[in-house]
Amino acid sequence: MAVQTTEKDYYLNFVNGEWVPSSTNERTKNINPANNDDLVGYVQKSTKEDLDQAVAAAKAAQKEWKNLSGDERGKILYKAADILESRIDEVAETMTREMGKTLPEAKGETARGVAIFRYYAGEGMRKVGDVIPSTDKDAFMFTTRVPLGVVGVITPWNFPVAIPIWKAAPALIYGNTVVLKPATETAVTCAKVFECLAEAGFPAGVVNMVSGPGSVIGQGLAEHSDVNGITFTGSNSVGKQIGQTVLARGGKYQLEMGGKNPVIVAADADLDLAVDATISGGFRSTGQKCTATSRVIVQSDVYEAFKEKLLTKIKDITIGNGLEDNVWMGPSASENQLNTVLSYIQKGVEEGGSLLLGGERLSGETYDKGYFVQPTVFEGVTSDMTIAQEEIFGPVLALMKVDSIEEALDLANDVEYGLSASIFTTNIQKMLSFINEMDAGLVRINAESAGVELQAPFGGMKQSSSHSREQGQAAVEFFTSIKTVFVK
Ligand SMILES: NC(=O)C1=CN([C@@H]2O[C@H](COP(=O)(O)OP(=O)(O)OC[C@H]3O[C@@H](n4cnc5c(N)ncnc54)[C@H](OP(=O)(O)O)[C@@H]3O)[C@@H](O)[C@H]2O)C=CC1
Ligand SMILES: O=C(O)CCC(=O)C(=O)O
Repeated sequence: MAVQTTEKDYYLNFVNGEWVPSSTNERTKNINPANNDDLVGYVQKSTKEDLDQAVAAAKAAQKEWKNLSGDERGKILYKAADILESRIDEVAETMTREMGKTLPEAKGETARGVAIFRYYAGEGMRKVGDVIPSTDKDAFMFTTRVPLGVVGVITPWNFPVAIPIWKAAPALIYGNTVVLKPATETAVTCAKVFECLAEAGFPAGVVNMVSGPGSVIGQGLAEHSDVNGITFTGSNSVGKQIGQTVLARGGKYQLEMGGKNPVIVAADADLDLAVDATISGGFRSTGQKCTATSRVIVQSDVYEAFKEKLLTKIKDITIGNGLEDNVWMGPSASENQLNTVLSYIQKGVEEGGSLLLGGERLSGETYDKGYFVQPTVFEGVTSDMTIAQEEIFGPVLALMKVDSIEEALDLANDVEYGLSASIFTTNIQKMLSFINEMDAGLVRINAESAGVELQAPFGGMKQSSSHSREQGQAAVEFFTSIKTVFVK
């Protein structure tokens, strides 16, 4: 079923199995961050009333949905996967036009969405509990799991296909119904994912999408007494506010927030490998990943050699509209995001960092209609500087020189975040120290800091998350409650 449009490029909410406009019929215009002349579409600027209708539909649909077998629910997820797979090119192109990441990256993300649907479709046929010996010889004791009920899903713009799917698919397979609020900036891309869900044949009310301002629809979900759980990815400030709101009314919440991810380059590292991974981890998606490399901590013995190789390779990066074949890095996703990145760069200079490369907004014919920033590298960065502490979400690397691995680890841990971290070394003792000492939910050896496998737990330590994990089988912990059963 295609989105019902009343005019071209006009995307509606999906509520109770129907495409509907918001009650006020107000909308937001989404444009291409690589080219302001390119209109991607209009999305609904919904109200609390629209949200209430979606939550009521999700609540009404939940009992019947949870009473289907896991196999029956899984079959619908498999169907959603097949439909999305058949539309990869179109969905990916919309993503590139709406948030700027290059087309190959957008295709990769959409294919990942397909794989996530299939993974969780399979979950419908896997075990849900344990048999536990009772102290009563005549009794049978076991655990099973039950869904939370209605789950509110609040997603960011940086992975507009993968994140909505990695939250909604497990919620659905375990028997919850879903009301999803996409990031406004990428709500057209998300509507295309919902077109696939609509066509897959979910019963009315099981999956709902309501777009609109975070402060109205996101906060409204967090406050809603009929929403039993909220899963959120985005900024720390909003995440914490959501957590407090949901906690206050006794709901369950899961927050995935920022990162300030280090890569350590040891003296014995394969430098070419480390350079490639630093560039890929730092600059792919224009640095707009919570797992992006942001601090590069290099042992002094190889500092100059590493720096030279890094700068040489960065100069080869091609920047432009991500739809074009030869472009490796696209724009920042919005004017706001560009301005945030530029203000961090300015702070880096003011606080004494030395700018080795980049630092400017790009201008000229290819760039004037978009939000392009140069790949940027600082050196002489110390841990007390803002650019060493705060998430930038842009293509900015801070080089830091250390004498030992111990010093590197201290520095790597000297931030409030703990999402992802990498080390490049060929020495097993250094690898083991890093695995033991690094405070991060994802530690990677001889691999870039970004990159998440859908079948493995994902989440952070410290301020990066609410300490729960998403993806893989870890998702069952958030989206269900355990019920202990005693039968005699
Ligand atoms: N961990 C990650 O992957 C991400 C981290 N970030 C970080 O956050 C910074 C700011 O990005 P931004 O897009 O503003 O992130 P936000 O945290 O504001 O947005 C994430 C989601 O939350 C919604 N939202 C916004 N305000 C509220 C609210 N008061 N209550 C409930 N939901 C709300 C947004 O809606 P709406 O789109 O309508 O505003 C969006 O759907 C980035 O520079 C980056 O550092 C951002 C995105 C992803
Ligand atoms: O690195 C990835 O693939 C996932 C990153 C992520 O979850 C995010 O940026 O929100």
